Amino acid sequence: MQTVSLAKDKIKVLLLEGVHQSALDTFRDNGYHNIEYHKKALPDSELKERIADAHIVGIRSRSQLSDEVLEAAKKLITVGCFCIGTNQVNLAAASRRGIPVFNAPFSNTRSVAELVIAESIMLLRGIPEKNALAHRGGWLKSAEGSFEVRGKTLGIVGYGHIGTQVGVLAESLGLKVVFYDIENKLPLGNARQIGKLHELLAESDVVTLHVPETAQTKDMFGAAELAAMKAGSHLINASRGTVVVIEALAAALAGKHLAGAAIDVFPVEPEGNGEEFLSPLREFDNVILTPHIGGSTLEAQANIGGEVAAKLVKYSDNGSTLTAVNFPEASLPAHPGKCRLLHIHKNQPGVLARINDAFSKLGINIAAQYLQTSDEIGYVVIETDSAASQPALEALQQIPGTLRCRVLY
Ligand SMILES: NC(=O)C1=CN([C@@H]2O[C@H](COP(=O)(O)OP(=O)(O)OC[C@H]3O[C@@H](n4cnc5c(N)ncnc54)[C@H](O)[C@@H]3O)[C@@H](O)[C@H]2O)C=CC1
Ligand SMILES: O=C(O)CCC(=O)C(=O)O
Repeated sequence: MQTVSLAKDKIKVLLLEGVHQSALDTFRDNGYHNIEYHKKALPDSELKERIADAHIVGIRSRSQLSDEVLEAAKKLITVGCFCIGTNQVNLAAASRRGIPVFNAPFSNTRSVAELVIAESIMLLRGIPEKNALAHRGGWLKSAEGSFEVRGKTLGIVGYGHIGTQVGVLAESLGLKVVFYDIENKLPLGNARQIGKLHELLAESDVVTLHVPETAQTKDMFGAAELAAMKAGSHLINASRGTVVVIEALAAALAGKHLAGAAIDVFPVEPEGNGEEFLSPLREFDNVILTPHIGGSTLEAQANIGGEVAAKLVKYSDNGSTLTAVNFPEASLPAHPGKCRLLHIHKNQPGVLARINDAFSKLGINIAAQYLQTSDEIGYVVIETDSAASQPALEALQQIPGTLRCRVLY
């Protein structure tokens, strides 16, 4: 259990998957210099080794922080996903260990939306196969199967931060926009929500997926959904590789029911550049294959690096958990001249009373106290005079249900 506040040079920050330089700058500007940096994701066994003495870890979408990996991370206090998706982290296992997980919910959304619009145009013009042919010395000057996007229908599945931006950009090009979402959503512009997925599929010339990876979206696009798409239409997936059954998509392309596709995410992706990309879609010239770069623009990565690193620093320095995805959110003020104790516990009755009782018995004055809870976790932040911090910390460790506690000076 991580208990006391460490000198910053003792706090090890492990950054994987080539997170942007802005993350390193943010850590260093805040006094964190003990940084281990890797350009790629690490294989499971190496990850367990490298994470064993890390206090803060930063990943993107490739690294899998499973229960087992988190178990190996004995000193870990917090995780940063330098991306939107947090499906690569076992969030319940992190919560159980009192580890808040942060992400960047907006910073790369525009980049994904722009790519999807560009791909819609490319697909409707049949550019992928013309381009592939030209690379092999062929020449296909033809208007056959080539269309303007103006007046066509774009079907958006998942109308959240990305889906809505795709819709707005698409309308500016003259596309009609329909969307399907499990929630009732405010349609932007002239977009229209459709209550049944198969109805959207039947009327869309291009279908683009922007749902998160959940149990409900796993294999959401299989043979039945692909068959329900309009003959000659196109599929774009820049959400998660688990959403589309890739063999079913290959079959729909081989049977020419779909005219093309643009796929950015795959059920299995290489760990880094240089590793071979294997997919049954490689054989199709009419498929745009991109290596999970929907959010990979310099603008997005620079913003994400600074944003997520700042959240990790803030949690490490002052305990703030605002925007954590698996944890009670506490937005905390600075604590000059006070010692701040962080107590993370199972959310069960009586913990706060026991804490207050213990402090009262020790004669420690509580200068300020904050409590936030989620279904499973309780997060209490207590400020005392710094002289009293060690006995206070020891008392907190004895409270039944304690998952983790730490003191910040
Ligand atoms: N290719 C890339 O590089 C990137 C991929 N992504 C992926 O895109 C996903 C979406 O991102 P945002 O738009 O920011 O997320 P968001 O959370 O703002 O929107 C997701 C939308 O999907 C809806 N939804 C959830 N389950 C659904 C279901 N079963 N059927 C229909 N709708 C459903 C939600 O209600 C919500 O409106 C992320 O979770 C991430 O996995 C995000 C950024 C970059
Ligand atoms: O940039 C990345 O590594 C992943 C982007 C992504 O898929 C996300 O933000 O969820």
